[in-house]
Parts: sequence; structure tokens; C-alpha cells
Amino acid sequence: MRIGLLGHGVVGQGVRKIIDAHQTSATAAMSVVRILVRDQSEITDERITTDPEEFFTTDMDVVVECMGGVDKPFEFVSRALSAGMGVVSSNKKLLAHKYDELQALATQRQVPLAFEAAIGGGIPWLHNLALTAQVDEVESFRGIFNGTTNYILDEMFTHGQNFDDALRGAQERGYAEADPSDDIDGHDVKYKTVLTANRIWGVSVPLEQVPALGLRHVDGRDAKWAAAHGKTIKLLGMARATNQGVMAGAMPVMLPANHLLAGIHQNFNCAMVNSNNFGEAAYYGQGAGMLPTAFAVVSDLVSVQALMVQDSFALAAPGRTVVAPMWQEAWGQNASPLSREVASVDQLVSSPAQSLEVAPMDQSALQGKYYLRPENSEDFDLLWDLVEFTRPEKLENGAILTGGVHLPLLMNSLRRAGFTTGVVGDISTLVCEVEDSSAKMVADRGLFLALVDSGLNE
Ligand SMILES: NC(=O)C1=CN([C@@H]2O[C@H](COP(=O)(O)OP(=O)(O)OC[C@H]3O[C@@H](n4cnc5c(N)ncnc54)[C@H](O)[C@@H]3O)[C@@H](O)[C@H]2O)C=CC1
Ligand SMILES: N[C@@H](CC=O)C(=O)O
Repeated sequence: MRIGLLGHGVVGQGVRKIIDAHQTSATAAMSVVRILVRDQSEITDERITTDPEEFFTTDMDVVVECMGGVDKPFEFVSRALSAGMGVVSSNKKLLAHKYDELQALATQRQVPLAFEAAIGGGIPWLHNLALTAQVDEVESFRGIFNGTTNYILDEMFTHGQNFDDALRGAQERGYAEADPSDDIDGHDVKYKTVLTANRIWGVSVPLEQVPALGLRHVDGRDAKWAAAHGKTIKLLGMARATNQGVMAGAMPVMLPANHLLAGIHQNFNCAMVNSNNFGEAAYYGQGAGMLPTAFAVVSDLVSVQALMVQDSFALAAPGRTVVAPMWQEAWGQNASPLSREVASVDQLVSSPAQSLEVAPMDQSALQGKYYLRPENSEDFDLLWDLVEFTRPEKLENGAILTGGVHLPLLMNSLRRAGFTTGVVGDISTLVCEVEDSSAKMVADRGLFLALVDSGLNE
């Protein structure tokens, strides 16, 4: 199988290395024939070019997209699919933004579009979900889907590093996005959550309806508070099928320290799914980094290769399974499609077992109990801003928050601003019920907040 690589950074180099090593009979049947990069300085091999025309006029069966971004990769991936080439991508931002267009094109051309590496790095998550959904109804999933932020939290909470140093460490190890805001502000987790929901439930969740709260303001005080209350903080992606449809979100969550997800360290991810017969299942592995991510890309290529009998993907009509020559070689002429799971175009293009509506998510997904911490515990101006920001009429005495904090009054204000119930900890940390979308506004105003409990986080 002749492969063209779009991008030769962290992931692209990993894919090229695994294929060039020809370590198994499956990878021995693959070759990387052309690689497109942005800068001349990246040309280290005669296969590498900066010229898209040279790339697309090369004879290729499959294109692997690992460039990052949305517009350019969309142009290139569309071009490859339109030309009848299969596509494997690790780019969740592209896929989440252009899901409908790309799925439609792949379906129309009957070519595979596979993206296992886009969610959970090396973890065979979509693969296992596809199997689960063929037997069970999937009720919900949640998990740690970002290696960078898990690495940052782990370094801060376990080793006492500060945020900036921990982020630098994640970048040096190749875990972070080119613009790490996507990791830190929860967008990357949102893309992965939306893509997973789309695949399981046959929906097309509009990105703008899914709340994403990140970790930009987390610091050592939060680690201390969490430890003192027998908890730890993790950034989770969560989705649930409800009577109204699919509900999804991405946000920091205070988990009990003995929770399975609380024990996930470094760049590892752990994705948990709940289905009616199997119950709760968890999939664990490295969620970012060169070789783990490239492993998932190449595992998709193995599935695509299985479709390539003789000359054409068209031979593998929807629903029909095929045995590629290399499988026959490995297991003998009598190998039956039933003796192993064999990829079909259906499985790689789109075959949701369920098909649900999308629920309005702006309000309900954010409802719950939150931990809140202002940047400066002596300065409650920010909370005052919040109070002003979330309710139309001013409090009578603006001095309460600037000239010494009066807790009952503060809580009263918060309550009127949409927060209800209780205070936990000292005056610098609050745990409040949030009844509306105030949580997003609070995060935007510079307070760190983490979900303690909500309908999504059961
Ligand atoms: N680094 C990781 O651990 C993981 C990354 N991903 C995703 O994989 C994709 C690639 O990530 P990395 O390899 O880390 O990025 P990177 O920044 O290391 O490499 C990007 C490559 O794409 C090329 N490129 C970018 N724009 C281009 C353009 N307009 N024309 C030609 N070449 C272009 C660059 O020259 C470079 O070779 C991203 O979508 C990322 O979100 C997914 C899972 C894990
Ligand atoms: N930046 C991402 C890369 C993998 O998807 C992460 O840290 O998880």
C-alpha cells in the first residue's frame, strides 16, 4: 500500500519510522512514498517536498493527514478523498470542525476515512466503541482525553511543579498542540468528546453547543485544597445520551482520590464507557506523543489495507468484509473473515448503531456543584465583577467586596447571580451550586473552577 504523509512533525515522523522499520507483515506491505511539509528546513529525505502539486501527482493509495489546523488540511483531505484515496487523520480539530463535509465525501466516494489517533493517542478507543455499539446501547462515556493537561496536573499535584514549567515539559515531549491554548482551555477535549459522540450515536454535535472549561487558572492552592478534601483534579470529556438527546461537555472535575481516573498519570489517557449489557469499561494508554499516536495511525492503515483487495476500495462494498492477501499469508488460505475481525468500509466510513437527536447543551450540561477559587484571596473584586456581570441590578453597598469581605453577603450576591447553596473551605475557596451558564462566565473572568458534581459526572 502506497502512503502519502501530509506533515512530518511529531506524529508524521512516528508514522514514517514505524512503516520504514517494516517490523510486521502488515507494515512490510506498506511504504511511505511521499511526504509534504511546510518548511524547506524539514527536507531531510528524498521523499519530502514542500510542493503540494508534487505530492498529489505521486501515485498513492492512502493519504495520512498529520499537519494540524483546519483550512489547509481540509483542502488537502478533501482533494485526496475526491481522488478516491483513503484518508487516515490524527487531526481532531479538523475532524470536529468539518465532520459532516468529510464524512459525506468519504461516503460518496466509498473510501475509508479513519481517525483512531485523533482521540486518546494510541488507545484503540473508536475501535472498541464500534464493537461495543454492535452489541450494546451506549449510555454514556467520560474520561481523560488530553495528554498535555494530564501531564501538567500530574507534575503540579504529584511533583509540586508550577504550571508554566509543567507546560514546557509537555511541549518538550511533543504532547502539546502547536498552540497549547487548545489543550489548556479544554478545546482539544471538546473536539475529542464531540467526535466520539458523533461516532457512537450517529449525531453531528454542533461544536458551539458544547461547553469547554479549561485549566488556565489552576495552581498549587487548588492542589492543596483537593488533597485536604481527599480529592484530585482531572480535566474530563463527558457525554451522555438523555431523553432529550446527547449532552456533552469538557471541564475540570474534582474526583475522589481513590477514583480510577484519579490514578492516571503523566501523558496517559483513560476513556470509560457505559453500555447496557457490558456495564462500565475502561481503556487506558498513552494519549499523546510520537510513537503511541503513530501506533494508532498505523493501526488504521492496517484496517485500510485489509480493504485493499486487488486494485480498488470499491470491491469492499458497504457491509461486505474482505480478507487482504497479507492476512491470507499470515493465517493460511483457509483464513475466514469470521476468524478475525476484518475491517469493512462501513466500519471505517460511518456506521453508528444508534441515531439520536442532539440536546440543547448550553445550560443543562453546566449545571452542578462547583469549586471556585479567585486568583487573589485578598481581592474579591473579581467576585464582585461576577456579581455585576451576572445580574442586572447592582447590590446596594458595593463596599462589601472591596472593604473587607462579608461572607453571608457575598454568598447572597452569588446566589442572586445564579449560584446557590453552601460554602466549603475557607473564604478563598467556595463550593457553590451553579444553576445556569454562570460557570462559563466565571471561568472567562479568571477564576479557576472545577466541577464537583453534576448530572454529566455520575
Ligand atoms: N503530538 C501528539 O502527541 C498528537 C498530535 N495529534 C494531532 O496530529 C496533528 C499533528 O501534530 P504534530 O505532529 O504534533 O504537529 P507538528 O507541529 O509537530 O507537525 C506538523 C507538520 O505538518 C506540517 N505542516 C503544517 N502545516 C502545513 C502546511 N500548510 N503545508 C504543509 N505542511 C504543513 C509541518 O511542516 C510539520 O511537518 C495535529 O492535528 C495534532 O492535533 C494527535 C494526537 C497526538
Ligand atoms: N495535544 C494533545 C495531543 C493528542 O491528541 C494531547 O495532549 O492530548
